[in-house]
Amino acid sequence: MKNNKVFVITGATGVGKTTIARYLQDNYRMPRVITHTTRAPRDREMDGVSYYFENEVSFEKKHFLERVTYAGSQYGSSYEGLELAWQKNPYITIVLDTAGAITYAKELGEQAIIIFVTVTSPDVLVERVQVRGDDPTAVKQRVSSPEFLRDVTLPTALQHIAYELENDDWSRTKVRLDLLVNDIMNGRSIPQK
Ligand SMILES: Nc1ncnc2c1ncn2[C@@H]1O[C@H](COP(=O)(O)OP(=O)(O)OP(=O)(O)O)[C@@H](O)[C@H]1O
Ligand SMILES: Nc1nc2c(ncn2[C@@H]2O[C@H](COP(=O)(O)O)[C@@H](O)[C@H]2O)c(=O)[nH]1
Repeated sequence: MKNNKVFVITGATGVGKTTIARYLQDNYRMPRVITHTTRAPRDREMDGVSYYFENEVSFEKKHFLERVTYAGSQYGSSYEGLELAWQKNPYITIVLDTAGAITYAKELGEQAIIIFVTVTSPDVLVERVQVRGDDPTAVKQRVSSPEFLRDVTLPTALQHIAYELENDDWSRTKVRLDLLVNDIMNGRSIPQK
C-alpha cells in the first residue's frame, strides 16, 4: 500500500536509534522491522526480537532488499520483513546504518521517512555503549571501524532528504520526535536544515 510509511532511523553506534524505535513502538504502536545479522548477540538480546541472529550460511539464504557489512559483520533487511510489520500498522520503524538508509530512500522514495540521529559531541557515544554493557573489545573494534566514522556525519546522499534529530537530552528528543511524527501523520512537510 502506497500509504504505508517506514521511519528509517539511522546514525552512528550508540546515538540512540534503538531507543527511538522503542519509544515509537511503546507510544505509537509502530512495529520495528527485525533485521538479520551475523554478529553475536549482546547480553539481553534475543533472537527474533533484537535481530534474527544468523550464521554465514543461513544469512546467505535470505532474500534481502539491502545488505551491508558493518564493523566486520553482515546485516540485512528484507521486503518480507517490511510487509510483516505493515500488516500490523501502516507506520513502522527500521534501524539501519547510513548505507542502508540511502538504499531505502532510493528504493522506497516518499514511503521512507529518514531520521538521521546526531549528538553534539561524538565522544559521548563510547560512554553510552559502555553503560549499555557492550563488551569493551567489541566497543574498541566498533568505534575504530570505517562504518562508525562514516555514520557520525550526515551523508551527502541524505542531505535535503533526512530529518536531523539531535539526541543529546532524551526528554528534549521525545518532544521533537512527537512533533515530527504528528506532522508526518497529518501530512505536513517539515522544514529541514
Ligand atoms: N539522550 C540520551 N542520553 C543518554 N543516554 C542515551 C540517550 N539516548 C539513548 N541513550 C542510551 O545510550 C545507549 C545506546 O542507545 P541505543 O542502543 O538506542 O543506540 P543505537 O544507536 O541503537 O546503537 P547501536 O547502533 O550500537 O545499536 C543505551 O544505553 C541508551 O539507553
Ligand atoms: N543497512 C543495514 N544496517 C543495519 C541492519 N540492521 C542493523 N543495522 C545497522 O548496523 C549497525 C550496527 O548494528 P549493531 O546492532 O551491531 O550495533 C547499526 O548502525 C544498525 O542500525 C540492516 O539490516 N541493514
